[in-house]
Amino acid sequence: MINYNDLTIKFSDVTIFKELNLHINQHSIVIGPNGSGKTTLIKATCGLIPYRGKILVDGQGVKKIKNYLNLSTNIPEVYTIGREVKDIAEIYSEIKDLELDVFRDLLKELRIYDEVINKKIFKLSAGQSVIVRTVLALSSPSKNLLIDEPFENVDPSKRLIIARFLKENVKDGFITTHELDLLKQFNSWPLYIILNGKVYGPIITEDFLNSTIVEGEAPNAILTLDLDDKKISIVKDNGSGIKLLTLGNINRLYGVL
Ligand SMILES: Nc1ncnc2c1ncn2[C@@H]1O[C@H](COP(=O)(O)OP(=O)(O)OP(=O)(O)O)[C@@H](O)[C@H]1O
Repeated sequence: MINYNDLTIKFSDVTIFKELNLHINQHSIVIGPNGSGKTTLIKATCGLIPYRGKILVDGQGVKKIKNYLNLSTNIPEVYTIGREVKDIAEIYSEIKDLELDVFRDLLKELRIYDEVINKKIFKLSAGQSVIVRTVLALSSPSKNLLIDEPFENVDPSKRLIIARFLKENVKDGFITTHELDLLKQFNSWPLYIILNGKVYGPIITEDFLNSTIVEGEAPNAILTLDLDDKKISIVKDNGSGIKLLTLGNINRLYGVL
């Protein structure tokens, strides 16, 4: 369980979140347009960037704790402590109880173990890098996982395997993704939308995927989103509006908003 209480995050004079209050009680999906703050929220939760307010993971303030065992992530900054992939896994087995056999088995199932294990982490391709970092996070016994864009640059053949690992291992925390097709794999999970510094939701991912978008404040809306000068409602598909599933890629959602 992750609680954000009055969370404010600013970069110079740009405010990303202002006094945000959000409680994520179980494994969830977080979506939002480019630059909306998804990665920033993960980095703050991992203590990588400064913030005002409180972030509690299972009731524990994490600001000053190093190597908090109940939280793991696939954010790149966390994995710069070793040179080769095998060194990083070994360091994490010492400091975060990472299970080396789980790490090896997951990479083998994804058929990339031999090609990555002796490589320097910064020499991996974009797809190899996100897979290795996601598998590093999933191999730790942490209950709370914060997984940023786990499918980006990953081959279609491997995406469903990663989605299965995530479904099996992410007990608490959240996954961010832009992949509408893969959202279907998380049909029963709560989904939040980050837009213009606000976090909307949760709604059930399946309901979101079977919805349409209409302009204005619809009385039967599952969610109503505030844009700069107008309101947009997400409503259960009743034949009117733009069907979310026809958009193909979730980025198009933000194009029609
Ligand atoms: N270190 C930083 N210094 C200044 N601005 C930053 C910094 N990190 C992020 N930002 C800005 O904060 C905003 C949120 O960025 P963030 O990476 O969290 O977005 P995101 O929702 O993860 O986007 P994407 O979907 O493109 O990955 C962006 O406008 C970004 O330019």
